[in-house]
Amino acid sequence: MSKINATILIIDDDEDVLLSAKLLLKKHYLNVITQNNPREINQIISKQKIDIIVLDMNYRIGYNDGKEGMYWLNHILNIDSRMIVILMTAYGEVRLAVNAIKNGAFDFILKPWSNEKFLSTIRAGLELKRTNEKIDILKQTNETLLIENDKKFGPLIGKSKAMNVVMDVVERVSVTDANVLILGENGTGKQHLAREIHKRSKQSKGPFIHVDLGSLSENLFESELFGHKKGSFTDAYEDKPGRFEIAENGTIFLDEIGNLPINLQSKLLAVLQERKTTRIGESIERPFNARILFATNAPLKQWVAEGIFRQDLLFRINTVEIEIPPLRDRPEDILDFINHFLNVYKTKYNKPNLKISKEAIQALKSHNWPGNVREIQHTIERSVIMSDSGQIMPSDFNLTIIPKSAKGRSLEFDNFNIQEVEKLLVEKAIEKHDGNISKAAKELGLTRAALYRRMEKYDL
Ligand SMILES: Nc1ncnc2c1ncn2[C@@H]1O[C@H](COP(=O)(O)OP(=O)(O)OP(=O)(O)O)[C@@H](O)[C@H]1O
Repeated sequence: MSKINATILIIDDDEDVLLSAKLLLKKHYLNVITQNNPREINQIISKQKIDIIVLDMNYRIGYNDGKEGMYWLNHILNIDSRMIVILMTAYGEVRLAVNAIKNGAFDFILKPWSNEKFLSTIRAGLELKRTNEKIDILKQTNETLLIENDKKFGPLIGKSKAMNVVMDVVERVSVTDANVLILGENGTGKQHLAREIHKRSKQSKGPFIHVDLGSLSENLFESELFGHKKGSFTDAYEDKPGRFEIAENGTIFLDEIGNLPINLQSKLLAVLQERKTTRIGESIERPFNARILFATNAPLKQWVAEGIFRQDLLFRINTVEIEIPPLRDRPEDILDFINHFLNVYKTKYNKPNLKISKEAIQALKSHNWPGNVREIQHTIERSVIMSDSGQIMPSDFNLTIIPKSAKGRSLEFDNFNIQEVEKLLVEKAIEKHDGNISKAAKELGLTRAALYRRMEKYDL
């Protein structure tokens, strides 16, 4: 039988007790240390990792009030509050031993002991020790991941008037427990904003759990959100907590809430009202304590009118509504996004000296960003990767530029102001060539750089 890799320290002033305990434990565990003087505890603990301490309650001959044992128990727990301490005590001192457990001991063994009971107590103590170690590692991993994740999302950029209005609401609502529904087109930053609310909330130390209802298949919704019991359906190989449970003391962000099937909408409504969830296959109700945020780009109010989305659920989730404007409606933010993402990707791809040309900035400013912030982020990332000169040029982008003002306007004019006519010609040429700057420049008889200069001049 191979021995278990664990270190057990036995402390007793009776050498016979030490010897027989050591002989017994040595058969099962790799390291068994004995010590007859509890004053050596500090020395031993500081030199090696001890898994379990078996501690006698009385040391001076003639004393059996257990005070010394209690003293050394407290002493050990002061050094390491998670140490597994098992007390050894004579039959008459059981009350004392029970008291010691209240003070943090793991269990006690009666002297003279039964070998079986001694071994099973040690085994149970070691199991707890290993579980605690795993929990510590998981906690550490979790904290690291949370920090990494926060870094990934970085600061919230945007000082435009429209974003100031948004941030004003964020500031007011973050510190409350109100349900918040975040609206906006794809890529406007709904998840980013939800994380910002979480960061500023009372739950900021807890987890931020993102559930993308748009990417879950219909038969997984319920089990993902509320969890399941082992065996409750074919693929339920083990007990699994739902996302509401995992978000305990943090925030749960239900993204693409419009995708929730109608039968689960009533279930979610009940969960929000009762603040309790029930795992599939169980009847136990589990209360949860998490801030809930929602987001969608679906026209929920219209869906309510069409009977696709429950009105009572909409009323529950939109205590406060925040609409993030599309990027084309806040062009003042574009330059900040350019600088921000440029810094991020220059660092990521190790190109600290990379610059961006004026023409390239102008090209980015002229685009109307149907994919919003995500599109500008990817455009800049791509250009940083692709650029092999020291400067990003418009040709490093793959943009189709359609000036907002050109659409639908005819080339006729009754105004002969040369600048206005030139602006209209430039807009029309770009529109004609579907945003292809090279072709538009050729048609206008200009170089690409000259066309970009004009676009900048006319703020196109
Ligand atoms: N104000 C902002 N400041 C910094 N980065 C932002 C901002 N808004 C969005 N982003 C970034 O843009 C990308 C898209 O944002 P996010 O995923 O939050 O958008 P979304 O509206 O939730 O998208 P979808 O509707 O597709 O789920 C992310 O990488 C995000 O970090």
